Amino acid sequence: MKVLIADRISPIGVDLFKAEDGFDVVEAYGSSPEQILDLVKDVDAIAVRSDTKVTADVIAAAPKLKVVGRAGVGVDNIDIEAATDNGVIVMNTPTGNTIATAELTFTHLLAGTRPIVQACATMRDGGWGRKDYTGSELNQKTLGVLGMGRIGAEVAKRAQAFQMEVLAYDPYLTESRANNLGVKLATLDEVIEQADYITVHMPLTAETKHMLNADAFGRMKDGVRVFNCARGGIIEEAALIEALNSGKVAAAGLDVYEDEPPAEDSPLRSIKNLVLTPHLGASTKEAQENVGIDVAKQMIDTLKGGIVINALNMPSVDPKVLEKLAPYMTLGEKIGTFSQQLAPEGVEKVSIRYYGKMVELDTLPLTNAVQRGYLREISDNVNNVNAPKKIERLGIDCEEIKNRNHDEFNELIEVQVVCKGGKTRTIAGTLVGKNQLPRIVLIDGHGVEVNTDATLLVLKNKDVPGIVGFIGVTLGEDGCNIANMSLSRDKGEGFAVSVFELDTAPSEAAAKKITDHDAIEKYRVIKL
Ligand SMILES: NC(=O)C1=CN([C@@H]2O[C@H](COP(=O)(O)OP(=O)(O)OC[C@H]3O[C@@H](n4cnc5c(N)ncnc54)[C@H](O)[C@@H]3O)[C@@H](O)[C@H]2O)C=CC1
Ligand SMILES: O=C(O)C(=O)COP(=O)(O)O
Repeated sequence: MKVLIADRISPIGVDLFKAEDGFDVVEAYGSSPEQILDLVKDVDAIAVRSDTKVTADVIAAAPKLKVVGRAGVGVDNIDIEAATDNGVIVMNTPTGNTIATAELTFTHLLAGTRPIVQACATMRDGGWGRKDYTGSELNQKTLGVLGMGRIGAEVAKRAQAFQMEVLAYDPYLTESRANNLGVKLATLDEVIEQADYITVHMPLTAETKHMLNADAFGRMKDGVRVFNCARGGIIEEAALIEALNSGKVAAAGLDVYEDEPPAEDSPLRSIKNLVLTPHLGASTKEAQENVGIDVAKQMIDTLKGGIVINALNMPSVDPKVLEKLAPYMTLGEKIGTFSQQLAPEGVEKVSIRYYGKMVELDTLPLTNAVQRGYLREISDNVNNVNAPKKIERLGIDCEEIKNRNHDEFNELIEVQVVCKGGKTRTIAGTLVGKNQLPRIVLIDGHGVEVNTDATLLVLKNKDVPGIVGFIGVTLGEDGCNIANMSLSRDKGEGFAVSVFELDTAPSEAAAKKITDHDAIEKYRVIKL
């Protein structure tokens, strides 16, 4: 396993990689985008912070890449869509730098209240300036927090200790969580109009981009103070500069910028009542050790085929649950590939149904297994990460249905493929015996019992005498050994579904002979 450590992560984390047998660790900090393209060509994993950009080009240049680990929270430097398309797991370490960032935010709040940064600069210049640096107090002021997640909540706790009232705007925050935190849920407008201090703690998304813009500043209290230690772009920089210059905003603090680093001649750098830090939120010894250790452990587990946690583009599953699910996943994958081969064209919908006590388990990995199986014969490099997206790209609507009971079976995984015009094909399977062996038990509702590790010849034929003999002779002459067979007669319609388990697929000549037979309606060879 070759691991590229592209940004400076804690040596404790790097040592964890180095301690693994068979791991080759390359440390290359501050590489240019061109150097990164070259460095990744044979790597299995890349560990980054926020400096290295893992673009679609980087992912395309790394054919062996399995995982990108972010020692930190924000993954805006990683092209998750390109990673997902290529089956590459993207993971972050969401908790290790929460306190560090909350404390830096609070430092900014204090520095925006008592102008110690500016006063210190005067002292360094030989001045004294006592009359120039009268501050304000946090006590009894209202702090508006936009984004009450991990960091927002820690900032709120610290604000409460300073006797501030906290208003929170976060559409995903529940009333009970707000009550537990002792904060008041508010609308965005209420925060904008009522807060003395506003701090943002959200990811940068289409919704949060420029959430604080000229219009928002216009509606804020005169003398408001604003802070951004989350992501550049949540506050519109041009509007902030304007609001600071006009005196609408009394003071502000930024740790993050629309462009990082901001231009050397950026007007931000010369505004007196604006305190700037160079993206230092996570830069404490403690936070770096936390995220360095977390990212190394998570990536090592993933590379060694163990549990995957904190992945942003695939579900994390408890290893104990995974152990229980393993036989069902084998079955699901086989049913998935069977269903695709049975109805290879014009598919509009794949309906995956679970029956019996398995519905109590987390079925997401099962659905993933069915999808992986479905794509096996028609797509390259399929894994749990990219399977759902690949199916979506084929224009196939995938649904999951759970039902506690089935008329015939205690437990069943059934995949129904709906084709253009509403025609459906259905395959179902279950686990048999104490060894939980996977078996296909229904084909289009016809009862069969078929192993899942064979090549299958599936026929729909008129229920007339001599068919089994004819198939046996034809396959025998073709050198095709029959390991097992299963017949299901539908007397009402006069048809039978016959399934032959074969050691090898029939030749074209044998296939022609069989399909030419008057009584054979449908012929399919399925590779499980
Ligand atoms: N300056 C630095 O060095 C660091 C910056 N960060 C950044 O801080 C931010 C927050 O991090 P965490 O608290 O760990 O994340 P989190 O995921 O725990 O919290 C984010 C919160 O934002 C809320 N949110 C999402 N969209 C929203 C919207 N449209 N309006 C209002 N709220 C919305 C979510 O519901 C969530 O509660 C992230 O952008 C992260 O990248 C994190 C660590 C270090
Ligand atoms: O964790 C985050 O989101 C951060 O912004 C920290 O970035 P860094 O690891 O210090 O480059």
